[in-house]
Amino acid sequence: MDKAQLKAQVAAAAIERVAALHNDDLVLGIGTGSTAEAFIQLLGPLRARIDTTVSSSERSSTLLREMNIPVSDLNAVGEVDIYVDGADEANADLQLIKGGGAALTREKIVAGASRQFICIADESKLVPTLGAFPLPVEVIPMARSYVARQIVALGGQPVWREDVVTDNGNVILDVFNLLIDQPLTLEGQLNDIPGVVCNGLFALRAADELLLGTPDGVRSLTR
Ligand SMILES: O=C[C@H](O)[C@H](O)[C@H](O)COP(=O)(O)O
Repeated sequence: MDKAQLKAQVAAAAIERVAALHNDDLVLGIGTGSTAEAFIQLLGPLRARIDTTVSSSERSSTLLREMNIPVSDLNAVGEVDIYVDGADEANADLQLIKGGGAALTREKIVAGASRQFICIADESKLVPTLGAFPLPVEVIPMARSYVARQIVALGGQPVWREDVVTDNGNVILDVFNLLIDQPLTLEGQLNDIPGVVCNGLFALRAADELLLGTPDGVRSLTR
């Protein structure tokens, strides 16, 4: 099975989770990236049960609108019933690294506003310790060099993702060579640096369920 098939498989499993919810006025949180897009592609049959969606990127919003699925501002809805999104890395505690597609800030906001967060990924994303994938940090542009120096002091090697401006008008530093054995602590330390808008560690708001696509079928990990 190739990665696209594994992603389609977990996307279908996430659709089953959404279909099993009892309400018919669903408010869905929609993630960003290739796995989230596999999920969006399968939403058509559920359209009648969806009151609205809240999306974590302009790209996902466009895809949803193309399918005639409504997209709302988070401020216009209450709590989100369920959030479905991919990840760049996950550990067995369902803590994640996200932001490879630069959508981390809106993703963390929607995840925080959601009753349930289901993370979907192919099995290669599950790692014993987070940090092989460079950790994305969204930064206010004027603070880029200052924040980079503070990250070096924490032991990381930040690299400016020069070709990217986030949906919020900010820049991304990808931090290499961090062995993240204390995700909660590091998430807080990075947030405490003035100029950091958000970092891609999802430890405070980890996933509630991780669905992993494997050649033997979908594996589910829960907290
Ligand atoms: O900013 C992007 C997101 O965090 C994505 O969910 C993450 O990069 C995973 O993307 P993909 O499903 O394409 O591997």
